Amino acid sequence: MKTLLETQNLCKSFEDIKVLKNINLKVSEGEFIAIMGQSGSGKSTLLYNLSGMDKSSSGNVLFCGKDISMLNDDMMSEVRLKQMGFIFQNSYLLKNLSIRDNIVLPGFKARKLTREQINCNANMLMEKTGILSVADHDIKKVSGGQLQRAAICRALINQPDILFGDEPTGALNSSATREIMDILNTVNREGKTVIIVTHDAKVAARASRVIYLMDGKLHNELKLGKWDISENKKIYREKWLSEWLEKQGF
Ligand SMILES: Nc1ncnc2c1ncn2[C@@H]1O[C@H](COP(=O)(O)OP(=O)(O)OP(=O)(O)O)[C@@H](O)[C@H]1O
Repeated sequence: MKTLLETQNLCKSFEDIKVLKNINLKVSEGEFIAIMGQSGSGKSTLLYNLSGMDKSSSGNVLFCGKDISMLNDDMMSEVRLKQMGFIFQNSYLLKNLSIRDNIVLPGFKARKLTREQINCNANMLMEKTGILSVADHDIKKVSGGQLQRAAICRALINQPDILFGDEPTGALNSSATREIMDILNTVNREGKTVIIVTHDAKVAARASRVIYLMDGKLHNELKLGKWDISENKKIYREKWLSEWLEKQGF
């Protein structure tokens, strides 16, 4: 598989505190990566550096073969808008807009697709994620799970190459977590590369690879393979990952 994202000796410091230390990571197209590690190990900082939301202190980040650490803020914003999708613990939808308007807005901003393509893509995404019936609702009148589904639709509206999630299920109950993860697994099965940060071993078990950060370093990784397996194997895989995480000191 082609490499989509790569870091070369990525380091990040905040003043004199070294948070990321010589991270060398290759992400292939179609992978689903879960970044794990103890609190403060640098997971979110790594995600923000991989996605150009933050700039490295040294080292390189190559995305689609281009060094994005060299881009100025405007160029990086353009890459993020057109080629990357983001979801966070909170959906950050705009309060005075409907679900549908929130989803199509980045589409019109990017001017990557025609109006028809944006509307068609929005309807297709809302149908797939089960929120078409609340498309024209005020965002205050839907559940947390529905808001997060809308955030996923918004992140995918410009047909990005990669989807990043920082604790995308962190604010959800267990059934909403399963539903959101089912959607992310489907999106990944259809070919989208996904990278998330999570504290939840059950969530991470759905990734194809888990990378474990310790004290800002890439400490270890576990290849799990695709999530399309039988229910019995899923339970075994969750157990396998939990035991592996325990060995890492999680
Ligand atoms: N903007 C910032 N300025 C100063 N220090 C920061 C900044 N962002 C992160 N840090 C520090 O970097 C370290 C790693 O933070 P980061 O949020 O990446 O960890 P994390 O593994 O995601 O933690 P958690 O699981 O608690 O969310 C922490 O010590 C944090 O205080």
